[in-house]
Amino acid sequence: MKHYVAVDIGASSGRVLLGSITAGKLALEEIHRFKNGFSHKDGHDRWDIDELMTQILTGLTHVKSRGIESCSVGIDTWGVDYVLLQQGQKLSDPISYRDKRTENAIVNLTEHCSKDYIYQKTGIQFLELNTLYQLYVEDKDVLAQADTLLLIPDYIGYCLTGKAVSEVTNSSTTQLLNYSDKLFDDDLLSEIGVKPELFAELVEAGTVLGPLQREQFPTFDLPACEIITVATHDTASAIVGVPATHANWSYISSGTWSLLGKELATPKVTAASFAANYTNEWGAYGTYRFLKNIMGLWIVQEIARNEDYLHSYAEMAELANETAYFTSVIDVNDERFNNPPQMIAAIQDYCRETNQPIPQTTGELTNCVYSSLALCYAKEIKALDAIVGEKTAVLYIVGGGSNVAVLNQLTADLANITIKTGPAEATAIGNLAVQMITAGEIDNLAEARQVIAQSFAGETYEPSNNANNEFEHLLTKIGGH
Ligand SMILES: Nc1ncnc2c1ncn2[C@@H]1O[C@H](COP(=O)(O)OP(=O)(O)OP(=O)(O)O)[C@@H](O)[C@H]1O
Ligand SMILES: C[C@H](O)[C@H](O)[C@@H](O)C(=O)CO
Ligand SMILES: [Mg+2]
Repeated sequence: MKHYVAVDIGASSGRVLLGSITAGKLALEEIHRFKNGFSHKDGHDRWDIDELMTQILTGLTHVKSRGIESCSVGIDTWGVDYVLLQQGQKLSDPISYRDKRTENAIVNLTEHCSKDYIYQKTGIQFLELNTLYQLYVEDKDVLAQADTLLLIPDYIGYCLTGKAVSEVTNSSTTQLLNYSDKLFDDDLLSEIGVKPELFAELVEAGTVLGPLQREQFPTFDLPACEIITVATHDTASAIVGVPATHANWSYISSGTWSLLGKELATPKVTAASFAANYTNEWGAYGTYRFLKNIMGLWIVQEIARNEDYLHSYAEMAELANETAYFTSVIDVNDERFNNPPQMIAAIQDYCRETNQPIPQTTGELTNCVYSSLALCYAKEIKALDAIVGEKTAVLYIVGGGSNVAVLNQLTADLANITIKTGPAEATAIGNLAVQMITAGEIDNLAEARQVIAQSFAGETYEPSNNANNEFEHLLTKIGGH
């Protein structure tokens, strides 16, 4: 039996999962899980990339301790963030996309490089966290020292194999890829003063990167690993992992972020998509991820952090049920929720400013976030269908957020749509699926989704009889948009 290992590192947590396929069924075992997060260091919010490497290698030693001498390995992580290297060594720990350094970066860059110009080249949504704006404000001395720029999963792959590449799905999150030329856009790089030669060659998801150089890690008892460059943007892997077997389907990859969108065969770069700030991130196998970033469960994560993790997420969901939903709602995409010093205070200030009841308890706060996410999802599904010109028949929700039953039901009610949920670990499963396609154990993406659908049971949510028809009224509470 061939063994496959998915390393999936999200903004809030990382996991190492062992997978195999037998008689068309995918077996999955969690081998290692660890927390992720950024901390303030040397003037910026930074990720501890060395700690992440240690956790990955620890997970691989656990694989070896199960008697597995050889396996395939794929790495996926969050997007946009990067490591700058000089002669193969990182110059510093990577700065988080939530760092304040990109505040006003879009306004400043687009004074001499219009949004329309950028969107027509890239088809990518305007978020200040995108690599384009991070590099625009990057320390020029540091940039001058660097000879290589690698996005996080490509950097990890480089540390493991010595091979540097730029995998396309994650590279597209930079807002530096030209979707017509299929290359990093030299005009945009010139606008921000960045050398094109910093970037490694672009490769498609499913490319064999090379063998793990075990001799580089003598203190770890590691299996022989073949590293595969999977769909290294975690969201791209999550979409591979959606068990879609219906026509006219859309998805929400629900975790730290909620990524709501559709899989398209060609990019949709139109006046409507531009006005609605929808993106065309590249997907696996020549697909496009036409989606929009929604702030997501980051807000719940920050409530938990503000309360010193007094409750588990499951307990927070239970407590939320003790309050009537839609008592108070926020515009989850209001930039004040991007990285406030205190999320609870930010939520309460918003409700005060909009003359709504002010949530105080853990349950009331969590309830407000779930109510607000459901409202945003319902609004964006309508916008997505209008832009694409096709009504979504089934909405698949995957990721950790798919565990929140009440959020699934509220969304089904408000959007008046059938929802199918799971797998919660769709990202890791999509990571494994690409490895299995590369190995020839699965033929293609469509077959992968069939295997996933028959391997992992999910739930179905239909709009309830008392479907909440307050949609329009609720929108007015957040300024009607
Ligand atoms: N049983 C549960 N009950 C309630 N909420 C849950 C449950 N399980 C997961 N969650 C929610 O899912 C979120 C984590 O989702 P997920 O594990 O997909 O995120 P991640 O992979 O760590 O981060 P990223 O979105 O950056 O990939 C948590 O923040 C929490 O709000
Ligand atoms: C902020 C970025 O868009 C980020 O990559 C997001 O897409 C993500 O990684 C979701 O897990
Ligand atoms: Mg994730």
